[in-house]
Amino acid sequence: MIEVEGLSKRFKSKQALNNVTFTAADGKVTGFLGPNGAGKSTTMRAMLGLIAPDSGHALIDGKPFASLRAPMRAVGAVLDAKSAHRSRSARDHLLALAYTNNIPERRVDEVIDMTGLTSVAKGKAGRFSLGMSQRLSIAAALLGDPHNLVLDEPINGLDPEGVKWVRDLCRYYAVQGRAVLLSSHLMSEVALTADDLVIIGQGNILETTTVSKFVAEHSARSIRVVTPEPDKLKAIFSSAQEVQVISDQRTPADPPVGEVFRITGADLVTAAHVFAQAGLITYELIEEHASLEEAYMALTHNQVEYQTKPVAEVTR
Ligand SMILES: Nc1ncnc2c1ncn2[C@@H]1O[C@H](COP(=O)(O)OP(=O)(O)OP(=O)(O)O)[C@@H](O)[C@H]1O
Repeated sequence: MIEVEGLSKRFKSKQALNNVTFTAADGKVTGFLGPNGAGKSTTMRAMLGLIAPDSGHALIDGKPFASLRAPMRAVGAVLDAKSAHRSRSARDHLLALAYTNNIPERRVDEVIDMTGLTSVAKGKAGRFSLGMSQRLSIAAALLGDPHNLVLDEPINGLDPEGVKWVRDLCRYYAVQGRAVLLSSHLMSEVALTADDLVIIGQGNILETTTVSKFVAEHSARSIRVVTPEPDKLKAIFSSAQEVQVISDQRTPADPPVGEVFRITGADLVTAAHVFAQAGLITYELIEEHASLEEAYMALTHNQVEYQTKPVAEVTR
């Protein structure tokens, strides 16, 4: 279990963390989500004793990292894909880590095998692609068969097979009762892998919840309808106060004729029956869910440190 309590950290004028508190529980994958510069890496570095917080603390299985007797067995971390010595082979890099942490040599070959690095294990780490370096960092994190995993953007640079492998690894570790903390910018990725969710923006915890709760609360349903009889459609719902009918933009996938509307507050089956009774002609009638990514972006929109301009404005 990883407990973070009241962590604050300022870098000169930048308050990177502000009273950050959350727990990554045993048996769960905890997604740590936030936009660029939100404070994810700073929190993880503080957990691993790599930076000293101004206040607060982080505990790994109840102890500060610095007091762990066998740190690699307590926690495996991927913080920086390019951390291996450039002129060392992947295997030598792992062997050096194993020797200094009392880990047997056979475990080195096990993690090389697990991470799919066998064919390049003798290659110099400095010549590795980002994806291979990421696999090597994960291999190093797994060396001590740790009870906790801290993975900072572990899927960066991985191909789809590698991404799936990281997902499976996280689930496998959690099922064994270990704690996995997984940072990402992408809600879609976290939603596929995590149980619990910690959302951070500009150094502040915005929400601690579970993925299933977040999905239930934020994936609002609506109905899209294309009809040549817009007045009839509006009249059908004119006395239903909970139902809203608003014009929507046509997409290339829509039929080329009729007007497009989005209806909220009514479910698909009821709407279909009501339309049939009223004799409303529809060319399209579908139920849609707002994407989780949209809900996450709405939550963090004001917390994004590096605001972008819409592409149309930049290229004008
Ligand atoms: N050593 C440092 N010196 C000065 N500022 C720093 C330092 N490390 C981090 N920061 C600043 O602290 C804030 C949080 O950075 P951090 O790297 O923790 O964010 P992040 O959520 O991991 O971002 P990303 O997703 O881009 O990796 C940012 O504004 C960053 O510029």
